[in-house]
Amino acid sequence: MRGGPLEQSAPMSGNLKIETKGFSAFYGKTQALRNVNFSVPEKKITAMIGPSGCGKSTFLRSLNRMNDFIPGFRMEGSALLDGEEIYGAAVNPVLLRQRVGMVFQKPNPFQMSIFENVAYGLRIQGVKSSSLVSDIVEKSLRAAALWDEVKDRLKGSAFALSGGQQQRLCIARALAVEPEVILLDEPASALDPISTARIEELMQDLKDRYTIAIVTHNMQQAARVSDYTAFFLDGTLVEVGETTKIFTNPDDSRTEDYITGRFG
Ligand SMILES: Nc1ncnc2c1ncn2[C@@H]1O[C@H](COP(=O)(O)OP(=O)(O)OP(=O)(O)O)[C@@H](O)[C@H]1O
Repeated sequence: MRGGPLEQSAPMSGNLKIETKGFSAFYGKTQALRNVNFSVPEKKITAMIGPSGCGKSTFLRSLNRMNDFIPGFRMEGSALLDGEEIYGAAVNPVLLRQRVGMVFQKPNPFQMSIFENVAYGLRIQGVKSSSLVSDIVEKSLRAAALWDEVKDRLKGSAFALSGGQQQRLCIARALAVEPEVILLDEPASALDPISTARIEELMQDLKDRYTIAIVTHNMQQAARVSDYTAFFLDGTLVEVGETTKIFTNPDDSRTEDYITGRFG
């Protein structure tokens, strides 16, 4: 490895929403992340790329403690949201996940109506006012660019939607609880090109209001949608910087080899 751990961090403009310092992650004896120092700038899109098994998803899932559900998972180091320890003893992971929402690779709507899928988080929060719930459901579906397609079938099953619509529904469900950060784990990899384009457009619409971090296998997608790109390899963060720089003039030869298709 070149340099000390702090050299992984690149200067990023604007406020930093999430920062990790010396962050390592383990599944039992397997170390999935090594000493990662990384910043996610506020209200920008940050993409994470790298070959299969390099730790991208582990890193993403560490940011809202989704890995807590995996037996044997443990972390070392520090991960901060607005300067506060994500893994602090006083942190309630349920509240954390409302602030840091997540959308998965495969659309995972619940077996309930379109309306109730989006209202789900509000019901859990105990929001009783039906007019408030309706307003937030509509607002969230509009923000997820799905309202016009579903407004006449809100009581219909979420499973009757297409894959791309289901994924936008999952984004609406994440938005309904007003997160500050949205983590997207290969959100378009199961979708056709038109649905993928809609998700990419949607990300551009959302970035004015939300901090977005996306894991993608698709380098063209990373280049199209993100402001910053991070390249992971073997559990380490090799390089992070402005997307245009990473794709045109990376500092590290391993980044160059990966983006030019020499491996991965
Ligand atoms: N639940 C788990 N239990 C044990 N090991 C795991 C688990 N999830 C991931 N790993 C291991 O951690 C390492 C990083 O995996 P991770 O899924 O984060 O990589 P990735 O870059 O997202 O890969 P991919 O692009 O294939 O999804 C790999 O060695 C993987 O085998």
